[in-house]
Amino acid sequence: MVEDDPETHAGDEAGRYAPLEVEGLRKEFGGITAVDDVTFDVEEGTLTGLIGPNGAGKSTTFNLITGMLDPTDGTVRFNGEEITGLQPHEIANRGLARTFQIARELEEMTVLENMMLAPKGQVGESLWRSIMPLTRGSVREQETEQLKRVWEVLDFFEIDHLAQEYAGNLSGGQRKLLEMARALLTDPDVLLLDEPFAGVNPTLEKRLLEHIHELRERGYTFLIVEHDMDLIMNNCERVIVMHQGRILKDGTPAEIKESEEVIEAYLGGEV
Ligand SMILES: Nc1ncnc2c1ncn2[C@@H]1O[C@H](COP(=O)(O)OP(=O)(O)OP(=O)(O)O)[C@@H](O)[C@H]1O
Repeated sequence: MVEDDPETHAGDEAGRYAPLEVEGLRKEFGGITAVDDVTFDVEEGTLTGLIGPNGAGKSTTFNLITGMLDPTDGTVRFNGEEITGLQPHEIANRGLARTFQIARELEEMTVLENMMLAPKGQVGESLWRSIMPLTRGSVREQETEQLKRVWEVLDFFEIDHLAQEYAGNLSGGQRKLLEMARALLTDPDVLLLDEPFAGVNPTLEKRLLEHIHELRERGYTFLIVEHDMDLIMNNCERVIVMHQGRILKDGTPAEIKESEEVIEAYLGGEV
């Protein structure tokens, strides 16, 4: 966890630490402005939802934050330092991780192999360590630590019994658990979840939500792109609505629901 440092970041009015700060972000693809002057921050220990209709710019924003795309303009700061233009692995190593869909090639590998291939976090002081302290021996092999950690994370997400199963045989929900488990291996402070509930049955959806809330209570911070509006409204304390590349509204679920502009311009009066 990072201590609040007033010199390296701007918090909200209440002074809550915001590890992720996005300012004036803009991305043009040829003649299309996919993301247009987007500014927001994500406060520590919160669940923040990023929603918007198809083509609103959510995925592009995620890709700009995580270094998959370079912005045309604007900055991304993480833990007080500018990370704009860094490579995705450099950003992940700093503690800002995102989930990735299991690639086709990885479907032919087992869950355990998928986990072992995930980017390795630094074993040391971390949020995960505070949840699952390891017994520290006199000789510490990094790979042994990594394997232990893999099993801890699999156990936490209750998919350890699937370790030898091919990823391609997993259900939609089990895949999402594996995606999140892989992201957690990098030992992040902040997790960006890309449609974590898509294709997930109600039972696993409940379990996923429980895991997310439990991690949040432990101090992890989440930014979630999700199409299911009710899930975001019922679980996030803060919701950012994008529309046509811009931020239409940023507020609590109650504020979003009451927003005329959101209802008219985006939700078609169905909230
Ligand atoms: N690589 C690209 N080249 C050209 N245009 C792109 C590219 N990526 C995204 N766009 C365009 O940018 C706009 C925003 O797309 P983006 O995928 O970020 O929206 P989204 O909110 O994630 O949509 P969805 O919910 O459908 O995934 C769209 O008009 C899209 O067609």
